[in-house]
Amino acid sequence: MRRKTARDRSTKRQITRTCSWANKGLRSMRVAKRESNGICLPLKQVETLDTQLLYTHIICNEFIHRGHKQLVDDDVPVCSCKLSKDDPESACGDRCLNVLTSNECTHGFCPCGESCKNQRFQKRKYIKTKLVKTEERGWGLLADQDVKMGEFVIEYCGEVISSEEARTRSQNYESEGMQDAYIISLSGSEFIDATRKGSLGRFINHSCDPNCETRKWTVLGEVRVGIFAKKDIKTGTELTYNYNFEWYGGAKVRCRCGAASCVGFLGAKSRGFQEDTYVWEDNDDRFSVENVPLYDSEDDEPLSTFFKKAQVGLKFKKLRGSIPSKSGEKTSTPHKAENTPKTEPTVELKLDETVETNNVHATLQHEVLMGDEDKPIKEEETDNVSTGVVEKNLQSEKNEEQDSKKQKQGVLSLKRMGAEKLGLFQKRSRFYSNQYSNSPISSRIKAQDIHRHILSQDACDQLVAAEEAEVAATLELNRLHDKLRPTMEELGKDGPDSLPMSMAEEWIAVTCKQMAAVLNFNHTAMICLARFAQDEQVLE
Ligand SMILES: C[S@@+](CC[C@H](N)C(=O)[O-])C[C@H]1O[C@@H](n2cnc3c(N)ncnc32)[C@H](O)[C@@H]1O
Repeated sequence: MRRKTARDRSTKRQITRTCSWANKGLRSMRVAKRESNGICLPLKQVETLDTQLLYTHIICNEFIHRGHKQLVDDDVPVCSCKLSKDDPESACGDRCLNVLTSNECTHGFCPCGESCKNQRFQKRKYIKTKLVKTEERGWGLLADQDVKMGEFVIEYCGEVISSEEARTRSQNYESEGMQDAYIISLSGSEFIDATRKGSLGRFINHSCDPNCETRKWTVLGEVRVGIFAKKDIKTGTELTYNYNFEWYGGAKVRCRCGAASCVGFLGAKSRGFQEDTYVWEDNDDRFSVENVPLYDSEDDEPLSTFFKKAQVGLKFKKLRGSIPSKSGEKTSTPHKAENTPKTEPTVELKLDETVETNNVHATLQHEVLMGDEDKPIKEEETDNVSTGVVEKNLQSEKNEEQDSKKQKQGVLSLKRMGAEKLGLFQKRSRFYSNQYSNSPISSRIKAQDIHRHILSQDACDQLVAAEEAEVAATLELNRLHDKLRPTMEELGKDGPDSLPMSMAEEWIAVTCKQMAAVLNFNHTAMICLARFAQDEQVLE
């Protein structure tokens, strides 16, 4: 790899990098076959590209129509993991309450400190990947290492835009003749557009029999989209996920995934597909469409399959060890989005040529527009592109600190009873921050905190049972949200309105159950505290 140019442009520096590859001199088109999900995908060897691809490489989402949410301390979800040397899973593994609810732990708040394994988006714990040119599907991304089922592959980054903007942009891209679509759904009302700015996740192609899937995680208060391995993946395999639901491709694109179960078109169940009015020209053999029937999403797959998360057994130890206390800290500094760009995005990755070799390599030309403050990239912030480290100017964090607003809701009676003074009021705990969950109680008490003040074993057992029931009901509700999310997103709703009756009923039943469990736990906790207060008075 060698640096090609480095030229200063007033405050901006532009660096062009070219990667050298073996077999670059090969002129003929060769087709290599490579195993992907058991399907043989043709990978093309080309000398020059007919299309030139230019986009700005970013390493975290950029918010176009609003700013990044500012998290105050009270809203930071804190798990109750307790670090144990003998149990690697103790440092925020599968049993971590944050992991179970698809929340990332927050640096500085996690009881496991630096050992916490649940900060993969924030630390950009991506797998190693390679960019290649495929024969019929444009660029694609290969795994450059063996990947285990469930492993985090990469984040899909781009510009976060509103639904209206997504619609407008999609139409504009189509009218500009863009053949590749990069808008995916983030929530019922927001989308991620990686067309002009994005991460390498934008190169992952669709397959009807994919080896990856998208999952939504809440990180520092914002929902983010990650690509996760659905199965074990061997190095050299093309990474794919099913675009259904997520994709906002306006045009009907014939699917070339080669899977036996191929449904024929990309994102056939997506909102964009259903709303589509655009058809590519017939002479464009990659996108030709004749009398495409609209896909009826109700005819097919069960709704839950796409977003299904690993089912996790609920096993919480009774009276978990207490969280190393940060009590006494009254700071409520808003949590900044990590690497929030100070200036406009600064890195451009320009791909203008590729040579596919037997080793499946691509030649990239990276144009890196550096910002004013060149800052070396930290290792953990590097996209693991096999073509070498793309030199980036990491967008420096905004230093601005906003005055915090205390957002304490609910459980006021507990506070009046002096629970907070007693250290019983659990701060910064939010176990169900799923985007569709709107629990009125943002701060929450925990059995373990009350337990040490209760003498009666019966009361303790009741309290723990109530807490377990509450956590179980919350998880059930979160799972249901995940199951219904594709339908809600298709309908552009964040709630059960317009859901088919059976789904709405299920929603209401599970929500009621969860609310009842929350109330029951709080009620039990209050009774315990009232008893405790009485005992104290008697003692006095
Ligand atoms: C998110 S981009 C993926 C990266 C893209 N191949 C590129 O070159 O930048 C989605 C676009 O890739 C192409 N694509 C992805 N999967 C495909 C598939 N299975 N069959 C045909 N085209 C596909 C379509 O043009 C689609 O609009």
